[in-house]
Amino acid sequence: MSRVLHELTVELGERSYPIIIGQGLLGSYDLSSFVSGSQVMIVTNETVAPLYLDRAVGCFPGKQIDTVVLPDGEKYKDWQTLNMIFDGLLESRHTRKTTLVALGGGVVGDMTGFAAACYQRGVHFIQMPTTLLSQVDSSVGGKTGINHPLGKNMVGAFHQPEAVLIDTDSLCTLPPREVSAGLAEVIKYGLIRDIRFLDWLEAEMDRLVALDASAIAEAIYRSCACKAEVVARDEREGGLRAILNLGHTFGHAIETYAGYGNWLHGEAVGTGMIMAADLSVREGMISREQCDRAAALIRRAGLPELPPAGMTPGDFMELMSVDKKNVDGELRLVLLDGIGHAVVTGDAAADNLDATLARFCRSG
Ligand SMILES: NC(=O)c1ccc[n+]([C@@H]2O[C@H](COP(=O)([O-])OP(=O)(O)OC[C@H]3O[C@@H](n4cnc5c(N)ncnc54)[C@H](O)[C@@H]3O)[C@@H](O)[C@H]2O)c1
Ligand SMILES: O=C(O)C(=O)C[C@@H](O)[C@H](O)[C@H](O)COP(=O)(O)O
Ligand SMILES: [Zn+2]
Repeated sequence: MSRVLHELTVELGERSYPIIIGQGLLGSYDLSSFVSGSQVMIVTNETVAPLYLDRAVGCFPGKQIDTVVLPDGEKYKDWQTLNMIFDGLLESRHTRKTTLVALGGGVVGDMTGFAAACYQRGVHFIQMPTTLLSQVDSSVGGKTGINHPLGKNMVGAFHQPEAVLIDTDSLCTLPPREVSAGLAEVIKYGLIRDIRFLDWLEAEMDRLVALDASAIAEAIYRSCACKAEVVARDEREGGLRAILNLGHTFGHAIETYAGYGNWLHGEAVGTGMIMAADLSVREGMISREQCDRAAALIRRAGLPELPPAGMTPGDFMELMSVDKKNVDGELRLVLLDGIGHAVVTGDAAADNLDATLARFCRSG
């Protein structure tokens, strides 16, 4: 049975688009009105294709559909794999009127969106996210791109989708570790902008970890609503949008250090948010009890609390020095000045940052 549970709009003037959340939508929800011409290229990966590709095709009745199946993994979010999308588009003679469809998690979504931003100087694309993380975060907002060995998401473009179709049923095949990773970004919204959502997450965390259908649909809806509102106010991260980066300065350093894919993005963000909360305490912005409250929720979601063994303060400082938020060599961090409120600052005292890094970096 298919049913739409929630519908939201990302308000960006003539580039506004819907986020449609429901059950049984893959295969039954007709997206052909979001396709500009007759051609559709579905980009997915070798894990998701056998699970959901046939159903996704059913969303585009009457269209010419081609597919590109990428290798699976964060380590493939690179130039070489991106080129597979361009090869497929050109081999099947896709024109400027084509629409790309990202069917998969955030890796497929980020790469497909970037390919859409570049192909013939820009074509339309649709997001069909199938992981919790991509349903609550990466499919919304138009950040697209690939990794570089020296830094996460270092090459990319802002390019908004035409629509986001979220079928919560697809989560039933998701491994538990990926559920936890998605919950990191869910908790992020509570910490940065929505104390009532955080209260709710504390009450519902056990149901969320167990993928209870109604709790998960509610979490996805409230997460997308928060992100849509932030993106509508600051599409290109001139200011406010940077709060969506809570935990990411530390987290991206962890992902790069560990080798892309060894730590999941959400795992690194979970640890990074605890580190950011600890630094916020040292900066006198929140109490130690508030920090512990955030850490306890992140722990309950099944996420790691400490960075990889062997990662040193020096490793963090070197990897964080290339963060995209930095200005003129100044490290800028997202910190909490309350539970449910975040700020971006370049003013954190060096000795406080050193103390946080020393606390979290274990030797050996
Ligand atoms: N653009 C943004 O705003 C934004 C936001 C957050 C994260 N990201 C990026 O997203 C990526 C992480 O996304 P992710 O966590 O979805 O990881 P992912 O795309 O690697 O997917 C995780 C794993 O789940 C598999 N999978 C996908 N759907 C499945 C399903 N329904 N059932 C079973 N397996 C399934 C994938 O094949 C993969 O092995 C990172 O590269 C991160 O930088 C981007
Ligand atoms: O959409 C945003 O803005 C975010 O920061 C969301 C993050 O969860 C996401 O990981 C994003 O890709 C990070 O962006 P980056 O600019 O730090 O690469
Ligand atoms: Zn993220």
